[in-house]
Amino acid sequence: MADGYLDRLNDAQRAAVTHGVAQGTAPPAAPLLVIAGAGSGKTNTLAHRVAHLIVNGADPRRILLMTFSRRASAEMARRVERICAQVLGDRAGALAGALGWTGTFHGIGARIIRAHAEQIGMDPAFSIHDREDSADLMNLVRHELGFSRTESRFPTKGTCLAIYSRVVNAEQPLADVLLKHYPWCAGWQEQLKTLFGTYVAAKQAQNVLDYDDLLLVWAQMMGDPILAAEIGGTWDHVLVDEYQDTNRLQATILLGMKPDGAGLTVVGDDAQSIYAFRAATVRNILDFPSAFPTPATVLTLERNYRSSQPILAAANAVIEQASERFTKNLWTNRASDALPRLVCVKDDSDQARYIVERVLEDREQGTMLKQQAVLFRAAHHSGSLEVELTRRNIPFVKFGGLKFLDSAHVKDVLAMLRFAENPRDRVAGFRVMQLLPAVGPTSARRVLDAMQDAPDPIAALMQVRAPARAGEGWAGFVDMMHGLRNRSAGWPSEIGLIRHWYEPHLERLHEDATTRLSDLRQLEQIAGGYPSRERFLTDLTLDPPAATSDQAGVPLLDEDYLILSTIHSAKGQEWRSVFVLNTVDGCIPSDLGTGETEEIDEERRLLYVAMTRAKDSLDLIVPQRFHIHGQHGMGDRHVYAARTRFIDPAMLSLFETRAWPIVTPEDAKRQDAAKQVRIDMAARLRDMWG
Ligand SMILES: Nc1ncnc2c1ncn2[C@@H]1O[C@H](COP(=O)(O)OP(=O)(O)OP(=O)(O)O)[C@@H](O)[C@H]1O
Repeated sequence: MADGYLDRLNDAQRAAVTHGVAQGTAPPAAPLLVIAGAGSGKTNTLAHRVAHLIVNGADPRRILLMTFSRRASAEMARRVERICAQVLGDRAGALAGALGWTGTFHGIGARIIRAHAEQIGMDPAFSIHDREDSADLMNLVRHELGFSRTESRFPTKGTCLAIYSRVVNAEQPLADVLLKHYPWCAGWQEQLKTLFGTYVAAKQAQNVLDYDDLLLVWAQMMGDPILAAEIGGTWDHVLVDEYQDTNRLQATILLGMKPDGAGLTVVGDDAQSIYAFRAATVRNILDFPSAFPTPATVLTLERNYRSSQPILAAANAVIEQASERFTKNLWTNRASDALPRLVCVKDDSDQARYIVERVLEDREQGTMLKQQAVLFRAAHHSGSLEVELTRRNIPFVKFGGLKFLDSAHVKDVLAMLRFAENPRDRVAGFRVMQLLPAVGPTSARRVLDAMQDAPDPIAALMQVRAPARAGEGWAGFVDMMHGLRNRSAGWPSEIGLIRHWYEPHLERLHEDATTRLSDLRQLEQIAGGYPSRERFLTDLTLDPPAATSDQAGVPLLDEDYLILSTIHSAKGQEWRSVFVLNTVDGCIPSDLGTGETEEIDEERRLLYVAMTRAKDSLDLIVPQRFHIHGQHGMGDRHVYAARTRFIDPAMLSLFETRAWPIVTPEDAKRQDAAKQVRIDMAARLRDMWG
């Protein structure tokens, strides 16, 4: 057998890949933790490990591979197949597509819950609510309980959902979560408890699960020894990527499935843990080695293949100040003279101009736009830059922040599909019915009530009295729902059916109907890639496509465009040049009221993640003043900012510090001359009449 693929790995990578594999067999081995520093080939190593297991006889159908995003799992599956094909040649054909258990925790959770629904008294046809739907349902319940009418302000729907989600994901009592993370809501503990109880009952009545349920139900199943053994026994090998960004519930699931750790591999980098706001805990990775009867093997990947030495040195200096971490000394042999730059600019507009100038310069020198990225802490930080790029005709794609699927018209069509899939889903029904003119919340509620308890909700919809003044539109709507429910048009043509019905409403509701219609055509195209309505809805709800671009539409894939991304969405990626916006206190770290060590450390890791995306060139930009977000219209409030506290004066020698624009002697002379001008304006104006 050709083992050549192992030669491409370094010693530590090879040890991780071959752990527990011996003499052509790959039995479930002792648990393995791979601590992989930034750019140390984590993805590569994990893909090789899966391939190596398969090549040595592991059954690909009995391998579970969980990644942070669907994109990452698709990429991983492709790599595994490629390596297997190299090694096995013709014999690899039989393996194509056999690696069936790859996906995110939430996606795999949905599959497992559907498959075992009957054993846990659930209806397998449940629909899944995304965060916004969940907040809407929380709001409905909040109104029904009368909490929105309380004298002092009850927490908003978003805060309620965030509290609920943290209690579930962090496996912590409500009182503790309130005390630690939401002290200003602590007075509402009893009401919140009632609210959450009613919210859960509403989800059950409507047969919907929210994101958190996908983990919660799975974790609860793992509490039953028979189910845990049955489900855990589905796989010989369970591999988890980005383990630093999992939460308590995910660790409970994993340990429930494999209590002795046999066959378990987790890979992660504690220095890159950036999802604590979603209750991820770096403790999972720190505690993993001692979680089993036999301690896990720990291997560390310390060689960085991505960044030049000066960039790595600066990033290492930033992370060295974190309070708790596995010790790693990342090194590289990619020598370079170019230090990362700290660039001082006057304000947001100069920041944008500097970047455009540099991006164009780099392109002149052969770095395509696609190999350059601008990263920022919060999606709204890129506003000025987007304006400048549009003005200068530089195409870009933005990741993070508002998504294609968040736009109202796309949500309308998806709600229609969801309502057809599960007619008890009140949030979807509520949205869809109110698209009709003259149907308001009261009539929508009446219709939904009639459907709620009927054995066949669509039959009930067809019989219910039409809302007053809904006119002919109502009959058209009912017909369409009936057709969708019977699947008469077939998948994915039914999206066309909906579009046809929706078009007149779209034109009535939105001025820019034409642009929106093209989005819907795009949605139809995306839908064509999914085998069924149910799979389409599940996958899209769990992991929506991330890119949005300016109004010109997403550039074609073979075109060249600049990448704009939040740091969170830049995880796992790399570019030749990276620019980081607003490297100032107040942005990184973001304005944190409490400034607790844990939160500050997470912000430090964010900067570290941003810096370690760069291969050859890194610019951290420090505007001296920046606009305050959340002002009305074109508000001009700004604050004076200081360089981020994560780069202290002792580290400055690792950077090239420069100011921009560069002031030439002539400019300076002109500015000085301007300062000398003294006019007695009052006298001059008086003299006009003298
Ligand atoms: N053994 C190797 N020899 C040469 N190059 C390698 C090797 N392993 C990885 N690389 C290269 O190193 C770079 C980083 O790899 P990869 O993206 O897998 O890192 P990572 O550990 O997932 O990074 P991060 O955690 O920072 O996102 C890639 O360009 C990859 O091709």
